[in-house]
Amino acid sequence: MLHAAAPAAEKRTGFREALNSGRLLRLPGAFNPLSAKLIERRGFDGVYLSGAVLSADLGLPDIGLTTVTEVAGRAQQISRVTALPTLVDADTGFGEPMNAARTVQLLEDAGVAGMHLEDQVNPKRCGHLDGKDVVDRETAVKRIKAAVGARRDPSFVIAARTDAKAVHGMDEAIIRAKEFADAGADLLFPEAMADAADFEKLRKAVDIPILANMTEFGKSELLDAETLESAGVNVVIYPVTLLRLAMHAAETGLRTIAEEGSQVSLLEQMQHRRDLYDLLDYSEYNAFDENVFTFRV
Ligand SMILES: C[C@](O)(C(=O)O)[C@H](CC(=O)O)C(=O)O
Ligand SMILES: [Mg+2]
Repeated sequence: MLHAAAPAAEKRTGFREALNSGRLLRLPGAFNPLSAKLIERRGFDGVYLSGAVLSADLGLPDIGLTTVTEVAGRAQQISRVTALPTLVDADTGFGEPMNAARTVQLLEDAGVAGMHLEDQVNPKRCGHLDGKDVVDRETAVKRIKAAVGARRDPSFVIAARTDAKAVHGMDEAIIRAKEFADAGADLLFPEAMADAADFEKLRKAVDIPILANMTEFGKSELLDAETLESAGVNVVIYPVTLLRLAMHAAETGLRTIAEEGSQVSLLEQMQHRRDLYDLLDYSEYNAFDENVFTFRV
């Protein structure tokens, strides 16, 4: 009730341990705090806060327009309602390496378990689009080092994302992966991998845990959990899945209301008021005030 049961320190150490357990962790992307609560209820291992989702939520394309304050604000809103660890997309760190360092501290203060930092240039774009570009290797490593050095809680997870495969090829992605691991990254996020074989190549190259991005309509084959686990992947994110599903449902709903003049035929497809209140722990608020939950639904 009101807030998550677990404090940030516990979520971070738990996430770190789970990352090294050899078990595949599944992190769907939450499009708001309420959907983060649903992710927890459905038994997932963590919550992902996607830059693509946050920017879309604000009616913006994912090209680095969101500010660190907006991202940290949403990160805090999400992490405080769930006992699960939250992993945040920190894009390019919002500027120079020093900005990346400040981003780490703001996200630590937001109570999340970790963040990822990518090697794209500014303005960035979705990693599954053509025409993206990356900064040179030295600048990319500097970014990661700045982030690692800025952390006050050693359990806060810093993931290094490389977008290099699409720009310079797999060999460069592997070199960067190794250099990021040497620079202290806790987790590797190789972006826009084609298939399981790509993940296997990285698995051979580095010892740190690996994250797979199973975003839809992009450049990656949508691999199932078993395949990812046997390719040596440790975490999978489904960053935009819930938003895409919700927006499609909203579109269908709006069309139906417009065409049929009522929402009656949609009732079966809706989350019932009862289930919403259950997810919100409505009844528990009675512990404060017995007049809060005096009805039946
Ligand atoms: C993972 C990602 O960075 C995100 O912001 O969720 C995006 C996802 C997407 O746009 O589909 C990405 O660049 O892959
Ligand atoms: Mg992103």
